[in-house]
Amino acid sequence: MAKQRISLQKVFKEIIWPRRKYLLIGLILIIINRLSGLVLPGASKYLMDDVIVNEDYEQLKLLVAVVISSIFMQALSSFMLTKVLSIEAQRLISELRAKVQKHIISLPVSFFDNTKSGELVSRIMSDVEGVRNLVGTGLVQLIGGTITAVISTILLVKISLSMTLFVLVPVSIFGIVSMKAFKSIRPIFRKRGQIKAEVTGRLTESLNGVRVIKGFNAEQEENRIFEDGVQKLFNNIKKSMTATAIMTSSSAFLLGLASTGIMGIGGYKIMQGELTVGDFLSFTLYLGFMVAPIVQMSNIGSQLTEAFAGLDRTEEIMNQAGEQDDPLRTEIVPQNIKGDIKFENVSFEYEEDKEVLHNISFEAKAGSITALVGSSGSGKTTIASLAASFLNPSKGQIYLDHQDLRTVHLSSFRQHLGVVLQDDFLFEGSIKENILFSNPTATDIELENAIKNAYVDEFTNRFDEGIHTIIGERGVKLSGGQRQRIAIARAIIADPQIIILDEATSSLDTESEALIQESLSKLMKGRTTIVIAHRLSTIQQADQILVMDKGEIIETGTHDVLLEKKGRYYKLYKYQARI
Ligand SMILES: Nc1ncnc2c1ncn2[C@@H]1O[C@H](COP(=O)(O)OP(=O)(O)OP(=O)(O)O)[C@@H](O)[C@H]1O
Repeated sequence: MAKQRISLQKVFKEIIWPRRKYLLIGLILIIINRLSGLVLPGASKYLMDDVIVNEDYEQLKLLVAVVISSIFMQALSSFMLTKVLSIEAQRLISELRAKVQKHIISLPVSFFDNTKSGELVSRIMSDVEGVRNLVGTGLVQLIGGTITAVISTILLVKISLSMTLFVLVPVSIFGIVSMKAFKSIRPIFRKRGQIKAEVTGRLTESLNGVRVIKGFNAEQEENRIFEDGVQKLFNNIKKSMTATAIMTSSSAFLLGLASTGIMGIGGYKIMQGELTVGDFLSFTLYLGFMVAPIVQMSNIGSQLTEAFAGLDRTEEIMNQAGEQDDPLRTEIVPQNIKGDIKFENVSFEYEEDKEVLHNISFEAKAGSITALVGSSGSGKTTIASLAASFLNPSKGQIYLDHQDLRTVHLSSFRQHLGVVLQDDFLFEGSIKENILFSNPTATDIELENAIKNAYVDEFTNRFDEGIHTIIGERGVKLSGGQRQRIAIARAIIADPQIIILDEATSSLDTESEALIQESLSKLMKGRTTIVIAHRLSTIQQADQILVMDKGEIIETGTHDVLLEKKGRYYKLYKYQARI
């Protein structure tokens, strides 16, 4: 994936500007917050130099009242600040998550073949979290802090120019150092996202493949890989923590030096009669207001850096072209189609210069069954994926009713498509939900029809909860044959004109086998079917059989014709119990 850095302009336009209202409210709140914070130091000077000296009890009461109200304002504004901005930040995180998920699911199938699903989960869930620092209190605090720092500097200058200049030197050095440091931390944060994604990816895979891991006694190896991953993550966090720690402590050191200097100069000036005790007290308090935001910057700065690093990674993925993004894909496939599929001189390569399909031509007539048979790796799955538009031909064309598939609007084409794959995915939920997944608006009659035709009721009738039985991790476990029948029911209820079918190879007992055959026949009836066939019954029903070898069609015909020919198919049929 190309490294993509998100620009400040883009962040401003897409993230900050649309939320200007909230940020403005936040800014006003923070100014109120900081200004009310400045009341106390001002009041201290007044207390020392005027109230105490003049023994003015009335003024003392007033002073206390003013300070209490300012403290109350400070507390209130800080509460509202968090409420307004933090909630807005969380809203933005949800929006971004939804946006990234939507984009990721629009990417071509090849992208998913090459990326771990756990990594994508991390991209959707974690990478966008950093933006809370942009819209949340981080940015506003930075701006608010800067404003307070400027006001405090003016007040400091008013008290003593020479003392202010003395403080400004170490503060500026610190400012420059921290700017440089943030630049160096950003790549560390970027890398962190990447490591996290890798580790989560591998972890998800290993948890899913726990049978294979245990079966091969490979727990130790898996533990080692995970430990290495978390160690890498730890090293990365350590690196950024060291950088922030250096910054925080150097700031404390420089500012400590400045305060000591102020003590010396201030003490001298008081003794010389050039400065009152009250002025000195306010100076030190205002000084805190000037330097606090600058010290805070090391914290806020790393938060903002984290936000940018996350957005960089999100940007990377958002810039990948979705499968529908191709400008050629404009032709809307009508609601009513015949369903003729024609491959014309189609070649395909997954990797450059490694062609796996060579010059494939055949026609799957509307409503007919085309069975693909052949040895492993001969290209059957690739043909099925091309027909579903999961892949695009490297050469040649595929037509649906004379319309080049390369130019069709994908969702308008896929509304006519149904797929039943070997390891068909069922998600956690009821059997009914799993069937309705392909057509949520199906009527009860359609549902009943699908359930009957796929012989799902044959086993759901035995469950107390019938089709409402929950399956998956929290529910009942189903046998391979039962799962297949749910997948078939799902395809029947979608009522597509074109079916892509990858028959499961796992053998079932004769009874289940018979039920699956029956339900498959019902599914294929009247629909254009391209089937990677393993069952003799399916092959015998096929209108044409394409015998594949090394990416080419070497024989075509019906079961009887091919047997008579006594070629490759005959051999496959004769020497293999299953094809
Ligand atoms: N994602 C991929 N990237 C690179 N090469 C691939 C990919 N998928 C398949 N191939 C290669 O393409 C060729 C055809 O594979 P395909 O999966 O279409 O064969 P198949 O006939 O369906 O095999 P099987 O019966 O074992 O499933 C094989 O050489 C395979 O190694």
